[in-house]
Amino acid sequence: MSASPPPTLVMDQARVAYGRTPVLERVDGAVRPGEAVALIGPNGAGKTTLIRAILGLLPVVEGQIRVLGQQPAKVRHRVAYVPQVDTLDADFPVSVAQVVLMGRYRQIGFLRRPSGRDRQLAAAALDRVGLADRARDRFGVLSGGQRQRVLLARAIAAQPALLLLDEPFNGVDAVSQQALLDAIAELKAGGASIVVSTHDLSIAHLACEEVCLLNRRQYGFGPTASTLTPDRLRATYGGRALELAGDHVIVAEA
Ligand SMILES: Nc1ncnc2c1ncn2[C@@H]1O[C@H](COP(=O)(O)OP(=O)(O)OP(=O)(O)O)[C@@H](O)[C@H]1O
Repeated sequence: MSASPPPTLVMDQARVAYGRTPVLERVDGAVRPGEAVALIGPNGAGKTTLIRAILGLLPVVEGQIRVLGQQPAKVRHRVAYVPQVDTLDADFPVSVAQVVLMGRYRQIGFLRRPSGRDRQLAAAALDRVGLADRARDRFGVLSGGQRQRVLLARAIAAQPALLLLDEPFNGVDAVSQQALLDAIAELKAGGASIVVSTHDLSIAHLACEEVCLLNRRQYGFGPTASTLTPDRLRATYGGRALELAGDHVIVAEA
C-alpha cells in the first residue's frame, strides 16, 4: 500500500492577529493534494483573515501555518489566490486574455515577455472556465460571475499547488457556478489543494472533502458530511436560525 502524500497545507494551533488584535485562534487542520476544504462561518468570522495568513500576508503569532512544508511567504509562487470579485476595479483597461496571462507573471517574472507556452497555458485556462470566446473583450464589460471565472482562469494558468478562493460563488448565476465547480474538480483531479471560503453550505457538500468551521476560533475541522452538523453550525453561528433542506443545511444570517 502506498503512503498518502504529505499535506499541501498544515495549520497547527495557529493564531492570527492584525497588530495586537487577535482575530483567529487555535486553527488546526491539514489539506492534502487533490482535496478541498471549505471555510464556513458568519460575516467577520475571520475567513479572509485566514486566507491572508495562508498567503503569508499576515503574521501567525502563535502556532504555525506551513505550505508545502515551508513558511507561506517562501512558497508564494506555488499558491494562487482568487480575491472577492467586488474588491477589483472593473474599469481597469485590460483585456480578458491579459488578466489571465497575469497568472503566469510569478513564473516568468514581471520584466520578461511571456513565451508561447505561457500564452498557451493562459488560453487553455480561459477555455477551462468556458470563456475562450471572450478573450479579446475588456475585463470590465463582463458580468460579475464571468469576471469571477476569468479570475479563476488566471489562477489556473499559474498551475498552483494550492488555490485559495475567497467567496467565489457570491452573486454568481447557475451557469457560472457550474463552470467554477467543474474547474475546481479538474484542478483537484490534477493534484491541487483548494481552500474556499463560502457562505453557501451546499458548495461545501458539492466540492469539498472537508470543512473548517470558523468564528474567531475553530469550531470544527473534518470530513464535510460528519462535520457540518446542526449543533456545530449553531455553535459556529452563535445560535442563529438553521434550516435543514434535504442534504443541505442553510444558515439564515441574522
Ligand atoms: N486590516 C484589518 N485590521 C484590523 N482588523 C481587521 C482588518 N481586516 C479585518 N479585520 C477584522 O477581522 C475580523 C475578521 O474579518 P474577515 O474579513 O477575516 O472576516 P470574514 O469571515 O472573511 O467575513 P466576511 O464573510 O464578511 O467576508 C473582523 O472583525 C474584521 O473587522
